Amino acid sequence: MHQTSVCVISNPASGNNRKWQDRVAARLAAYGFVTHHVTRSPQEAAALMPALVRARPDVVAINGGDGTIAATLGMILGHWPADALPLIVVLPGGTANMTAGDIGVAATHRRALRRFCRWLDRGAPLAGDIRARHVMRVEGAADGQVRHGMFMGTGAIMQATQFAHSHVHSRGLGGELSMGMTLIRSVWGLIRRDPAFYQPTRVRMEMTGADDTRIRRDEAPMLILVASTLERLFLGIRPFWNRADAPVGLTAIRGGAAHFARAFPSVLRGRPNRHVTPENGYESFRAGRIALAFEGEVNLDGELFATAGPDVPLVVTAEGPLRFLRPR
Ligand SMILES: Nc1ncnc2c1ncn2[C@@H]1O[C@H](COP(=O)(O)OP(=O)(O)OP(=O)(O)O)[C@@H](O)[C@H]1O
Repeated sequence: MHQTSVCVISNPASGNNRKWQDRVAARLAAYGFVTHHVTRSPQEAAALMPALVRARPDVVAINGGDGTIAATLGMILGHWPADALPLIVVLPGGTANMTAGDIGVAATHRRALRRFCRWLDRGAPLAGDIRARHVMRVEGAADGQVRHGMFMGTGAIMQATQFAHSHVHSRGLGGELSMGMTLIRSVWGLIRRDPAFYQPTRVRMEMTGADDTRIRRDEAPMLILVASTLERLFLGIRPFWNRADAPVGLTAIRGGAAHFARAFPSVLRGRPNRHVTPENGYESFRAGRIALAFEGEVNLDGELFATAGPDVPLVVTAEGPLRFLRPR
């Protein structure tokens, strides 16, 4: 029987890993078919790729936060032949761990490691719950860097991020609980139009949707913009209700959107009620390419960066898909 080969890439600086790194390394060292690479920077991970491609492991497990997972997936897509991509396993080694909530082994690091080791004990079978997801490639940032991500947000997402950094993560809270607390506080601020949370940004949008359809929206004040290749964000939130056949979901809520308090809960569930209409300021799209022209900041899987201004759109395209294994 073919012995599955598994490569684990750990970012020791990601939230949960800072506590567990030694224990993880000791556990993984017990398996002869597992190679464990601890990368201290994206550059170290990138330098590892050529040798990894040559070794052709069946599975690459990424043990890190959302930023590490997306960056490493981008490297894998950039180095591996498209027809021989490895299966991916995601371990929630970070702080927020939104990606792991959708396609990872488990929501908590401890449970994920236990399940992962049980799967290794069984010889790492390649069958099971496998989910395909694309990875977003994001170009057009002020610093000229190309980035990869699975969740991107702007508008009120930036005010929510600031709140999370100063009031939630600073208290040592992470995971779905921290995102839930941030969400509740932000929605309260948005309902009351508290300027600390309610700051629409003017955005122009152009997309290529399913069957190459072109979608355009003139510059308008946007309250919330979220784009993702994940299906579920956290706590069961799935704010994408367009079912067209294209890899990236984009939901846009305009500044001044009507009946916000009654509409928003149904937006979060991805089951729009009668208030959630384009006329009222709520739209959900699916696209293969999205260009967003605006001046401001973006949160991509927890990393913040500035756009290059209203004349240079931020361009999101999709790479992949990759297949994610969730051992039971
Ligand atoms: N393969 C890698 N190895 C080491 N560092 C990496 C790798 N990929 C990305 N990074 C760096 O890791 C940082 C992001 O950390 P990460 O998102 O994993 O942790 P976190 O902030 O604790 O978690 P979360 O995003 O879940 O809240 C960024 O500075 C990024 O440049």
